[in-house]
Amino acid sequence: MSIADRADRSDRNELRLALPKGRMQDGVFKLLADAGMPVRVGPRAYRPAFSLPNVEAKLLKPQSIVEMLHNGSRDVGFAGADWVAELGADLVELVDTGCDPVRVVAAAPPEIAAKLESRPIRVASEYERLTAQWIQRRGLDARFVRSFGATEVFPPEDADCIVDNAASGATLAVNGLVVVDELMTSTTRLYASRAALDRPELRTRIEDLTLLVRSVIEARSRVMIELNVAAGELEAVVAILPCMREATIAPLHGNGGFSVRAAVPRAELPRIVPAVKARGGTDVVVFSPAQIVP
Ligand SMILES: Nc1ncnc2c1ncn2[C@@H]1O[C@H](COP(=O)(O)OP(=O)(O)OP(=O)(O)O)[C@@H](O)[C@H]1O
Ligand SMILES: O=P(O)(O)OC[C@H]1O[C@H](OP(=O)(O)OP(=O)(O)O)[C@H](O)[C@@H]1O
Repeated sequence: MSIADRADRSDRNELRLALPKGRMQDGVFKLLADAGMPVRVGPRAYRPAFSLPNVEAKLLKPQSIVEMLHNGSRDVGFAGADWVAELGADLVELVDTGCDPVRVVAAAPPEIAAKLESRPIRVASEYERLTAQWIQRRGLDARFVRSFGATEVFPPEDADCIVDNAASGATLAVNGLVVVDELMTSTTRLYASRAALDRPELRTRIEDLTLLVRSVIEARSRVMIELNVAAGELEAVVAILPCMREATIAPLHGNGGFSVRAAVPRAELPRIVPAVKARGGTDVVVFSPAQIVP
């Protein structure tokens, strides 16, 4: 197909998927592979092979993905919530993957942080809109200084204060900055363009993709626990299992006991396993599911 033919066509039925190039890439590729949709990409090649038919995938910087979804030239894609807010994009959020969590913060050297309101300041950031909103909310007398990375090194000579993202907070600390305000939190999310959702043939495929991605996120938050228990202790053990619906119970061959199986929240395992033992459960096996579709 020629480049001209690839331009936007209202009759197309291929799904245009945008995959993030850069720090989000590994997490998103792992998520898709776990959902049974491996992505294959060659070195320096930005059009990866995607395992679903009739999907045209491109590898793009997340900021470009947000703009393309907003304009409708891409149908569905992964990006950070921070850039959706920064670009004021009108997108539909489909799944919060919880991957790559960051805080967008205002930060300054401690001596400046204590008196931000008391003088005109310069605020350096890559996030122009979020910074302008913060300046207005705080009623600061401030001038915006555009940065293109390495923002933490601007103060005190080239800016008084910064707005940037922080994950571990190490870069802020090493550069002697303290957090003044938290503007928002952000994670990697799956978004759709409104135009694509208005087209029934694309909408169904976007819903299917969403279901598969969600199933992996759900599966990561749970584990399967399987155990054996005598008839007399069965109710006491089942009562402490926080299942999706009800535990599956099957009689053991010959001895009157039962096998119990349930998908429980992973975070509750440290409470559940000792409690199961204390109530007479034995032969406890815990394993991870690959996908869960409620
Ligand atoms: N530790 C982190 N530092 C910076 N951005 C992060 C971090 N963790 C997650 N992100 C998110 O990654 C997205 C930006 O991805 P990108 O690959 O462009 O990162 P980058 O470090 O800014 O890349 P580059 O410096 O190569 O332009 C943003 O949505 C941001 O919130
Ligand atoms: O809180 P931390 O764990 O230290 O991570 C946050 C830092 O990492 C990123 O910088 P990056 O390395 O991408 O360089 P950049 O500033 O040039 O984008 C981001 O812009 C912050 O500076």
